[in-house]
Amino acid sequence: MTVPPPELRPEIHRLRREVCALHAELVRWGLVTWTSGNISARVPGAELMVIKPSGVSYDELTPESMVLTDLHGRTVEGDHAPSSDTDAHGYVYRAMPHVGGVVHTHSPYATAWAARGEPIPCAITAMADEFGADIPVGPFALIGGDDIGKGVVATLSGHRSPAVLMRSHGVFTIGAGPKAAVKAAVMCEDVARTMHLALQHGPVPALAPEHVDALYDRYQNVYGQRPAAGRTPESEEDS
Ligand SMILES: O=C(CO)[C@@H](O)[C@H](O)COP(=O)(O)O
Repeated sequence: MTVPPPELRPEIHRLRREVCALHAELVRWGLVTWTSGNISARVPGAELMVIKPSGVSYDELTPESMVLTDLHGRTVEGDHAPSSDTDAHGYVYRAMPHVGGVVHTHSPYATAWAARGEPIPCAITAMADEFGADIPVGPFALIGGDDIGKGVVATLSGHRSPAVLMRSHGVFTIGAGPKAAVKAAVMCEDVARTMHLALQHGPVPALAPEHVDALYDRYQNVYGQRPAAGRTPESEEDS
């Protein structure tokens, strides 16, 4: 078992609070039903992650109930069994060093696209901004081992989209940190709903590739508040 070094204690404590609090965002944005989604965060500088306990109601989650595991899903600290998707999250962290947060939901519109096995076409500016492409479909995989993680990594490697629709299952998103992965999950459901509504009335034209590129570049590099004097890149990275 990996014993976290004492110098990581403050960061683990902070991540327990952050991951716990972010689960309320899944509820707030209507992305989960009962206990059907989970969030994790990598512990920077260690082969560890903080993840939700399995099957515990969102309103009963506490920072202390978050589970610290290694990146193979083995519990390091915690009184609860970790999420059913722990192996999948760990596989993503092992394969994608730039990822610091992973989210899984069964948000209804996006999961309807996953049930059809159909990518969400990039046809609105909000999609180009956040995803820079169609939101892709990943393979079906049984819940438990790391097959879901393999599907997430295979689909998102080299892809701009931080979201994948795992076939017949639901959404997995990645981010530099857990807040960015939650944002991608919120935006994924939003564009899934909009595209669903648009398609009720006939075909929807895709955006031109050059427009997708321009929109993605602006949103990723210009939009919002940029680091400035007195604000460090670290304070910006998870927004
Ligand atoms: O997709 C599934 C099961 O269908 C899981 O992701 C659960 O919906 C959430 O599991 P826990 O994180 O509570 O174990």
